[in-house]
Amino acid sequence: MTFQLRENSTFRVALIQMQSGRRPAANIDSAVKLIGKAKDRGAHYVQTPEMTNVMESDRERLLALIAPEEADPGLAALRDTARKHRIWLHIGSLAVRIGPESAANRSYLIDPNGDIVAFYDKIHMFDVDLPNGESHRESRMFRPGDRAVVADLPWGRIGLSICYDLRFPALYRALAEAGASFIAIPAAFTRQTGQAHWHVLTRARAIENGCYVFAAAQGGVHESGRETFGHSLVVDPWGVVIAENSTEPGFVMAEVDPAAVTAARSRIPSLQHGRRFELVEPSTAAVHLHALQEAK
Ligand SMILES: O=C(O)CNC(=O)[C@H](CS)NC(=O)CCC(=O)C(=O)O
Repeated sequence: MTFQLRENSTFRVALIQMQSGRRPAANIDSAVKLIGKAKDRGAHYVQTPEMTNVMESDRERLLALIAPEEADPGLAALRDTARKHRIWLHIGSLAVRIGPESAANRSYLIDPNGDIVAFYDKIHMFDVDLPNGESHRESRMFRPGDRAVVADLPWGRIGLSICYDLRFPALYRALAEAGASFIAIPAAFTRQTGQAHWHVLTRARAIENGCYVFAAAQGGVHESGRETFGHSLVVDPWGVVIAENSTEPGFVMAEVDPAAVTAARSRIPSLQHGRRFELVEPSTAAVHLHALQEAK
């Protein structure tokens, strides 16, 4: 079956906020219930957060809990859910096994038939030591991706990313240049860094690319002991936050108008004004300065 392009019609986006624990079956069950509620409220596109299926920071325990995608019961249940509700379902990410000793942090875009139309492996790994003593070594858990991905929704193109990717603006510029009107940033930001940076960075990505940002988040204190920031957000292409959750599980909805993308980009055509420079390194600068000195 094909889907007619309805580039000019508005649609309803729902962001599912979760507090995923260590048991994949329970997490998927919570996600499926919230997706059903969002559907009842008229959602057409539903996004779940990063690590929808499990939040576990011990590598061995994580590997023991997850399956290859073709055998993952969570992925199968979510595909059924998309088909049952006839919605576009964007699984912000699942931990999936991609080898005997390796896993990917992978998001999936699923169409209303339950078919996977795109997947994306998180590119930038969150390997940090924060001032509060919290430290993360995501690269020990997951093999990073190296492909930026865009996919087509009936209402326009969407660019895929996950969480810490948010801090790498060149990725979003590439997605916008590839025709994205919408950018997905499902996340599990830490409480500390989220408080400091989450709103600024999501709004900046929306403004500088003239895109909607859809960012479903993990929030609250998880079974693993981790604490995440929550505040799932929809940001419009002018940088206005048009839907926002608190720190608790649930969902938020927003009406999204693709025409707002065109309007923002015609007001400020910065996408067309980019890359007009060459870099002047100190050695080159010295040559110019020398010429100036001689001239006086
Ligand atoms: O490990 C898991 O269980 C799930 N994955 C995550 O929570 C990921 C990697 S640790 N979190 C982030 O990327 C947070 C980024 C962030 O907080 C920032 O950029 O400030």
